[in-house]
Amino acid sequence: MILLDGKKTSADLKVEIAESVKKLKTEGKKTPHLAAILVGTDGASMTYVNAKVKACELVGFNSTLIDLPEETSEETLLKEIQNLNNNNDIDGFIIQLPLPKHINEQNVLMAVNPDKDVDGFHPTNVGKMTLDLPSFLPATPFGILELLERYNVETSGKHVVVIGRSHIVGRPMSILMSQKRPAGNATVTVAHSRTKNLKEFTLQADIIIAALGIPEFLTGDMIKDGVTIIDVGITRVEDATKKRGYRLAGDVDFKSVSPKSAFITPVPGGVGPMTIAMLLKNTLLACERKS
Ligand SMILES: Nc1nc(=O)c2c([nH]1)NC[C@@H]1CN(c3ccc(C(=O)N[C@@H](CCC(=O)O)C(=O)O)cc3)C=[N+]21
Repeated sequence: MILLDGKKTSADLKVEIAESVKKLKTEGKKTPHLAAILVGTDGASMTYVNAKVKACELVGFNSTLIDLPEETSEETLLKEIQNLNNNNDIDGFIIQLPLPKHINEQNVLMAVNPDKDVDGFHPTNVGKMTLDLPSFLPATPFGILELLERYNVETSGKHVVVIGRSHIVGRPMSILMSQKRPAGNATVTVAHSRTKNLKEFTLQADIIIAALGIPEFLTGDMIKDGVTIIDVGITRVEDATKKRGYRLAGDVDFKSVSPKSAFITPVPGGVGPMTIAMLLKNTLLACERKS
């Protein structure tokens, strides 16, 4: 069993990105600048956004955090987005999801200038991705492709079972891995909450992407020997023995699944850190595309 070490790989990527930033500076070009909008005070969202700001500092990017109260109206949020669209110093920005229930997510994502949409959530970027045109790839799927590539996991002709069909992970992952590209050329099955006899599919899978958001859902009896496992889940589960009062659980039961796996991502330290690294990568690309 080989661990797909997202913590180490993301650290390598950040070193590469920091070198590119230095090079931009010596060429007299601008420093990449990422902004993030956070609405509300959800604990996990605050952790992730702060991690993104910290990562920016590490690679030499400028960063701006726009903190808005939970009760912010959709109109106000749309105005903030226009400000970022019009601000020439901002190369890319993200709106941390999920948003409060009174705000229409689709309206908000559509308001982002696609050239600054480093999350890759705007329909223009989703369409370009689907057509295999240059775009911003959504950070989590992009990070998974990068991990598979850097560890030389064979995907061509393999059967990938994606569990989950979310717009930010499952759906784009299924599209990307079926495309003609590095870490692509796979035969892809998309499974979801209405799938019948899921185990019949997972038992056939060479690679499983677990992105359904149910802690420890995938168990050892559901997989064959030698499978590659990508665990996208990250749920805070109450645990009084931990100092924060919770532990982080993936969608995979690591204990029963890892002994049968050829490659597997841990949680934490797997897909999560890669997501942040690829957001930086997209911001660097956005900055370079401008100049
Ligand atoms: N517009 C938007 N873009 C996102 O990319 C986005 C989002 N909204 N909303 C929420 C999800 C989730 N997400 C994570 C990022 C980093 C870790 C991460 O670094 N996790 C650490 C542990 C962090 C901890 O201690 O909680 C790890 O897995 O090792 C996890 C999850 C980005 N998301």
